[in-house]
Amino acid sequence: MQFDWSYTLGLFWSRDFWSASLTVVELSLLSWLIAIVLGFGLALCMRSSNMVVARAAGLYIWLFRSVPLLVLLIFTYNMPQMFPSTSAFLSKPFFAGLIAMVLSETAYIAEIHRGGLMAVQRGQAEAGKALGIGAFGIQRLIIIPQALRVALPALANEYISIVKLTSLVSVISLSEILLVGQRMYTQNFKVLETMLGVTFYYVFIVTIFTVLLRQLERYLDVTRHVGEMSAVTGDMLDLKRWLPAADSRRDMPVIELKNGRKSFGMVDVLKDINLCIDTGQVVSVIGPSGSGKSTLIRSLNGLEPLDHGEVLLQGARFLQGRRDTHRSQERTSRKRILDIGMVFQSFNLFPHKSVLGNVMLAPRYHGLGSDAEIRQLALAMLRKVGMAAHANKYPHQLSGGQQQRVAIARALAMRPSIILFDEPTSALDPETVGEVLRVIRQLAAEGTTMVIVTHEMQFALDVSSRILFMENGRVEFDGPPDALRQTSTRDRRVRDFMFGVDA
Ligand SMILES: Nc1ncnc2c1ncn2[C@@H]1O[C@H](COP(=O)(O)OP(=O)(O)OP(=O)(O)O)[C@@H](O)[C@H]1O
Repeated sequence: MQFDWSYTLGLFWSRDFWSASLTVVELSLLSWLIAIVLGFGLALCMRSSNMVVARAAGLYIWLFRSVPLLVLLIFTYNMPQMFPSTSAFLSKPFFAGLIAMVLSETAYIAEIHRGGLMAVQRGQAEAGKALGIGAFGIQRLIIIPQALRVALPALANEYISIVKLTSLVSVISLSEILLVGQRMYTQNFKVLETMLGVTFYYVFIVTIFTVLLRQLERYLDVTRHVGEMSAVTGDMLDLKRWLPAADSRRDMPVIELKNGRKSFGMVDVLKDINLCIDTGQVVSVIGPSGSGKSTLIRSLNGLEPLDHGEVLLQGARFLQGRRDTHRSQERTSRKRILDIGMVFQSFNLFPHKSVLGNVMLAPRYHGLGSDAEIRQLALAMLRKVGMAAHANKYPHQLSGGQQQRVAIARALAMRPSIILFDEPTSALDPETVGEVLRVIRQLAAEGTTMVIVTHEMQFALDVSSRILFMENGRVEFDGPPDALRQTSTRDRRVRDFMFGVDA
């Protein structure tokens, strides 16, 4: 029997095939999009600290990845036999197919999302928290855009699989491409010719969507965005409107830690620490590695919850030790974190946002002004750290020192009463350390209240009004730099540390 080319070519104009192709696109797109949304929820459940929620999500994924789609389709389509009330919906092949596909794909896509979420660094959520952004806002503005970007190639691949899986829906009599082909060749026996037509329609759909999804990937890939140096224009902003409340409250300490205690397992990292920082003070925290410096500074804004003790901000209780209070009490004070800026060792800039976007994110979230005002504020802060010309660039286009300067501008944009620096130069190349220290020096000269955990001994001695020397979770020295110099001649531990660091 001769291969009938003219019949095959005629199939490309077949109304039935084009209509079936539309069904395939609708079914696959709907299944994919619904499974992306549900799968994301499932992935978040998998990462939940609530064991019941995490286990339930794990069980779902295990079950629906184990059951073949064909079985699930037959099950769903015949469900009205067991539950007649579902017949209005499930007796329609399209909806039965959609539900079966969504149930199955949600399990696969949840695992793709979990990979995406794992790829987002922990510091991203911490940076959001330090900017006073709520849990939902952190997911929406920071985590989800990054996780989706990581997951997109795998999600696109999954879409292609779904297109092909729709052929299984023929088993419940949905007129998709394969079923249309089967109906034709059972009448005319032109099996190969018809299957070639069927192949064409699948290849056509897959090709179109491969191209579209590639375009989307390119569009979302910030590493392809080349932000130009910008000539920064705009009116100079009157920053007075954004000045922190602290300026009018010089009479009381900006922040106080009372009887702060914290353990990690059996190790006591903070041992009954008391600390009181006044407006305008620059306090450097020094000490050997593992002495508790970072834990101390992170406990001041609640990134590391205290076990016991309390933190007062502008004289009012801000945080209480976990073991001294109920969680609900802690939550009420979250918004006040806005009064505390934080700069991290690893910058924690948001990679999916431009430099300007990084600085504008928190003021915008907190509704500090109109978009134009916030833009001016952000540019003013970038100008302050010498980064305004880089406003349109993305973090991956900047050196470490430049990224840290943007991180400082981001903290400044919330006009906090105090800024915490957690080893701001430790992750930098030696040649870029100086540019960051210069900015901190300038802030100190302007009277900004700061606490700086640092290993830069000379810088700490030069810039600080007070130095804390920590060892084994205790503050062993608290005084001005000159007093520390004198102590180092008497106290062997301080001398060893200072010489060790300098060496
Ligand atoms: N999340 C954590 N889980 C368990 N142990 C931790 C955690 N964070 C810190 N530690 C431990 O607490 C102790 C103090 O750590 P911390 O980072 O505060 O010290 P540090 O003085 O800042 O040290 P470095 O100068 O090396 O950064 C260390 O023994 C550290 O291993």
